[in-house]
Amino acid sequence: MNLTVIGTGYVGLVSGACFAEMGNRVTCVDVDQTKIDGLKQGHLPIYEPGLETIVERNFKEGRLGFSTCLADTITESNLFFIAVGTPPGEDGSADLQYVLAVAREIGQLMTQYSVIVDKSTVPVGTADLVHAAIQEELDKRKVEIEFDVVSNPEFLKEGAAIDDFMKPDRIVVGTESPRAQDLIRQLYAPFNHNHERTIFMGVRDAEMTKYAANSMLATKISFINEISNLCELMDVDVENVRRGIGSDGRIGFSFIYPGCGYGGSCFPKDVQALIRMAQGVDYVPEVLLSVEKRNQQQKRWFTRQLEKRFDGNLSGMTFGVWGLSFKPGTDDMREAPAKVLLADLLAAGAKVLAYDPVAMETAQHELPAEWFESGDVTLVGNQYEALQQVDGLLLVTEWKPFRNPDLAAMSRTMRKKIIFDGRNQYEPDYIRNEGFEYFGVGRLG
Ligand SMILES: NC(=O)c1ccc[n+]([C@@H]2O[C@H](COP(=O)([O-])OP(=O)(O)OC[C@H]3O[C@@H](n4cnc5c(N)ncnc54)[C@H](O)[C@@H]3O)[C@@H](O)[C@H]2O)c1
Ligand SMILES: O=c1ccn([C@@H]2O[C@H](COP(=O)(O)OP(=O)(O)O[C@H]3O[C@H](CO)[C@@H](O)[C@H](O)[C@H]3O)[C@@H](O)[C@H]2O)c(=O)[nH]1
Repeated sequence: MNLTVIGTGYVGLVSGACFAEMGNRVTCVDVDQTKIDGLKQGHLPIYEPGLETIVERNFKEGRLGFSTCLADTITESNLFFIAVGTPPGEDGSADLQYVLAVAREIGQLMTQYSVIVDKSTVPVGTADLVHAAIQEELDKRKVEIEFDVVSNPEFLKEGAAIDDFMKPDRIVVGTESPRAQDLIRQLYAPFNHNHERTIFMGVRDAEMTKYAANSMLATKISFINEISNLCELMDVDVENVRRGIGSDGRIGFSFIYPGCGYGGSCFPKDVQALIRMAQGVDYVPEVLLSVEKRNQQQKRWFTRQLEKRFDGNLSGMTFGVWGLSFKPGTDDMREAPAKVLLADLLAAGAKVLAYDPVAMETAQHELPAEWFESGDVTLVGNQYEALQQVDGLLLVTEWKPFRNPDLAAMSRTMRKKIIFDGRNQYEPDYIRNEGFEYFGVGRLG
């Protein structure tokens, strides 16, 4: 099949590459000339394990192409995937300007029956807006062309995106059109080879499914974080509680790891967007409001622990920070807890030596330049360099090389042997036996 994916970010590039890997001819379109030029020369704009190989292979074999111009692909394709960003607007609702701009462009160029698939995460009712925008452009051109707008939300996780896309738990497709359904069924057939994974439903149902899924996962995290805070106050080890409840099949072990809050480009923005959707229909989403509030507070876990340990005075201190990306396996720092931590430390007069295995370049661009110019934040070349004469280690992101560190080497360089473990990676007794003070999330102090 011939298809066009518009938006070449985490979702667009992964989807495009994986569809090409299944034998389709795919053109990935993006307005960002630098991204497209780079991709044509084999440079990926993002870090995503396994993606480079698939992109390289399919590009070489002619199944995957890149362009900044939708007009180039329009005659060959009748299947368009919209995978542009839907960032939060000022009030937290999803900003649809990029989605609707793409819809209008498709309407201006379309020449034959087409299926336009919303892969971006969009509020309930967006398919109608996309439909209207396309129709408006067709009317301006005074042409009559049939088309369908389908909702096909994406559930991939960064850091595991290829696997998630190739072996999805489910493929949600929202459409009322049998013709569009047939086309999408054919496209996804190779992903259903092992067993049927596609769930067809109404367009609005599919749009809501995406927000409900992310909000459910965010709720699990905020719930366990709430329990961890109680554990800290009540002399209970949350890690035992986690194991105790996770073994109940109805609860499960996934997404109940306590920590210093959830980040990324999805959970924070999608919970907020669902809150705005609820408010739009005069409903007060009490659970979602609390999930969001708990997470904002949880991102301050380090700050609270540091203030307690150092009697509220961090001025003149230096801390080593391990991990800047919002989770391991990605260079993405959108809504990363590390950003909140660094801002708090600097506001309190402390300095930071920071290291991340892949997000150093992102950090250089995304953190305020004055933090580096003032010398308050220094990005260093490896994890142990971040521990030279520091008053504590702050583990923010659980990258694998941080999991079993060289404690002897750390002992030699740290001014104060204290570990604040924001992801509960270490066994408190083991760390303490090695002569360190240890603080974990919801762990016995
Ligand atoms: N990142 C994830 O893990 C993930 C997973 C599932 C769903 N989603 C959703 O998918 C959507 C995309 O997310 P992302 O993280 O891939 O975004 P991203 O910011 O990484 O990429 C979006 C891309 O769209 C391009 N773009 C913007 N306007 C354009 C236009 N008019 N024409 C062509 N290209 C245009 C941008 O230049 C950018 O490269 C969002 O709605 C997001 O919520 C993201
Ligand atoms: O038990 C857990 C699990 C995750 N997290 C945090 O939650 C955030 C999000 O993690 P994860 O869900 O693994 O990454 P994302 O790439 O943001 O993926 C989520 O958001 C995507 C975008 O919508 C969806 O497609 C995915 O299904 C959904 O998992 C990260 O900060 C994690 O550290 C926890 O604190 N505890």
